[in-house]
Amino acid sequence: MKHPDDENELFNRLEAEMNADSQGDVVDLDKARSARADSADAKPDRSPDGGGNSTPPQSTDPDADASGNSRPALVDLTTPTASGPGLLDQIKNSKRLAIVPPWMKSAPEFRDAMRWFAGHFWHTARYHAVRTLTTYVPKLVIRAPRGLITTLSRVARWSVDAEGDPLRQAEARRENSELYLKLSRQRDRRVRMRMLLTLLGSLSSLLAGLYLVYGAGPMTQFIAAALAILGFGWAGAPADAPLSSRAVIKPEVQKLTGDMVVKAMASIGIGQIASAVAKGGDGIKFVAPITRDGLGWRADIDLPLGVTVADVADRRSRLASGLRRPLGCVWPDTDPNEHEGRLVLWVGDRDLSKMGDVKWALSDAKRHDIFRRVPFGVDPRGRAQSVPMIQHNVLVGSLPGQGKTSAVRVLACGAAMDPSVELWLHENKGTGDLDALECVSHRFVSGIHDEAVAYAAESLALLRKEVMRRAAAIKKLPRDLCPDKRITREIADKRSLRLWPLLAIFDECQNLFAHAKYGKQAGEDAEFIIKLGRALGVMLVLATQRPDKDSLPTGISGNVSIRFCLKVAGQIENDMILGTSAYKNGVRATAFRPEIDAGNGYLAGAGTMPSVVRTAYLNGPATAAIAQRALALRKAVGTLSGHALGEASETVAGPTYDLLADVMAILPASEERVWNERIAARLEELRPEVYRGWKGENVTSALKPHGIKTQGIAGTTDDGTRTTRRGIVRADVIQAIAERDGKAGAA
Ligand SMILES: Nc1ncnc2c1ncn2[C@@H]1O[C@H](COP(=O)(O)OP(=O)(O)OP(=O)(O)O)[C@@H](O)[C@H]1O
Repeated sequence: MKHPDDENELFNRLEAEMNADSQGDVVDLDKARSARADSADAKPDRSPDGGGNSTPPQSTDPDADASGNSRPALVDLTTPTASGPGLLDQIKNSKRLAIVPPWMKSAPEFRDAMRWFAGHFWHTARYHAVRTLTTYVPKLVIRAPRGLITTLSRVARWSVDAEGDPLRQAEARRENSELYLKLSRQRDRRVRMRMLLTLLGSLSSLLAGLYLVYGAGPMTQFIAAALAILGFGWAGAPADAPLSSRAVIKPEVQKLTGDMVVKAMASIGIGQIASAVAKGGDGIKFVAPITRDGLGWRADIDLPLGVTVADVADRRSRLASGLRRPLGCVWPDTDPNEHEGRLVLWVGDRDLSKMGDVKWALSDAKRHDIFRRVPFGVDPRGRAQSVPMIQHNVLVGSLPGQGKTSAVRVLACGAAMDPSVELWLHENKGTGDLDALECVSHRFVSGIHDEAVAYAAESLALLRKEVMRRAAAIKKLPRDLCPDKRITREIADKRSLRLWPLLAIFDECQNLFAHAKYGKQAGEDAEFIIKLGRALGVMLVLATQRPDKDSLPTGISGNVSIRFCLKVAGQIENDMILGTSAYKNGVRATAFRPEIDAGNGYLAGAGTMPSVVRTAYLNGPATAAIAQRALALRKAVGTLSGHALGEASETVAGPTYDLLADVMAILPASEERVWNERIAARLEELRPEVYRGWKGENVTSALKPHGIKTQGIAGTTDDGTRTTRRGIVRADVIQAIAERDGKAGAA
């Protein structure tokens, strides 16, 4: 295995220089350079000694000399030149390792480590405390007689210098009489002294024993007896049966070695590596020793020429198999400061999905400043990951049940902890996942029904207006107060300007953007807000379980700045969330496993490179506790507003219409049963500003909430063909109107 080191490189350089000095027929560098320049220009070499009359320079490119004969063009010089960084430059450019480990410099990571230590020792203390009386003391009592015998026999052996016996015997066998006599004399001296000490010791023990039996008080007797029993019990412990068992058992994690990595890399199906290993080489080059990094091992590797990190990421499961580790432990990554072929392979001690619930860094915080990054989760190496919110929009996507709402909840709680942030929450799934935060929301809706979707669409229309108001307001601000024409903490805190941060969340936004009636306009509004709202303190967080072009307009997916993609099914969904070419570049959320990897996703835009993050998890009670803290904060500074104060929401002025009344208007009494496609066409004619683009299925879904079911209806097409299509019965519309009006009257 070849590991680079500076000495080797220096040695190679010196050796090359010495070789150059010893060669009489070196290439003239100036000529060589001009030859190379000529060759690079692809012009014929006009110099009579273009190639030199000595050692022909080695080249792979053919070129023509003056005589027109083909000869290799000069590309590589046989001697080292002054080009390339010198040794000093290399030393200057070398990476300095952190003096203080990063976890000690980061307050949350340091706190985490200390908390772990305290927890570990507290657990150990309790474990042994419970066993002291139930296990350890009985064991010592049982072992005490054996300990007494062992102690007496040890004293006896010591008194007669039994340990020197084998040596004396050996010398006697070798007939080394001189040494034997020396050892015997030494033994005699020792035995005399030890016998005397043993006698004195025995006498003192006897006196102490008599005193304890006849003269000492009961407490002293008890303590002495306890100490004797425990002491002899300790001495009587068999070597293979320790008194106590371990309070914690460390999982044995195999150390990652270079050989393991080479073998694994050779097995993933990359031709260059496999063939190099087959020929006895390594195929890959380690650029630094494999080291411990967080709770795992890190190997920095140069891949063969032409192989990229994406090629390896593509084969992550094979690599995990090659390393004999669970998939969730193996994380091939790029090094943002290096070339495309530099692989940082991190192999964790345990599967990321087995990390359990990650505690949110702000769980116990009193408040947060939205102008600082919101803690979001941890990466596989256990490093804290956060998301900048101000000047950003966030898109979250995944298959159902992979942790979108949980991720959104973390961001919503981060914003709620800053009392200056106005929260507009829309959860169009109707499961109440964000209900805990309703008490601090300026606008709030939870539901999948048309009214809830209409409310969310209305929010976007209002936000659009708000963005325009803010743009005008910020334009008027004095230059010294707002030099960059964007919201700052200082501006946000001037409440009279009404330019505080505004976070609008749209969970399950596919139900809004794909809505037959509100979807198109909502998509346009969202795109407008994403493009212009960033600098004006308006942030959108959109979460979808259906990332396709109908449910997520490309104007939105193309313009968001932060993307979080949990498990998705395929490349198209992956790139819709993480951006074009993400899949090609090895950023593949398809690799996450359904359910097992819930909460794990690729986070792009929050750092220099997309990285895997396991989000912090806030369950219902934890979210409620944070919401109550956020409520108290808002009450204290007087920023509670809108829905949270029970105020009726403002509405966007626009055309009002009544769908059922419109349907009745276009259905003559003579038509008892009508196809939905015909209703759609007539509605469009009646009110194009509302019904433009409607198809039969739009009519189906719009009438469904009113209890009007579609059914197969026989009819005749415009060209006279008899057929059956989906349609409604006029009487059902009359009944729906009657029921609605009856309810309204009752109320
Ligand atoms: N960060 C996490 N850590 C641990 N478990 C998580 C995490 N995020 C999600 N989960 C688990 O996944 C489950 C589903 O999460 P969540 O409701 O957020 O998914 P979703 O993608 O929003 O689902 P849907 O699309 O159906 O709304 C949670 O109940 C929880 O058990």
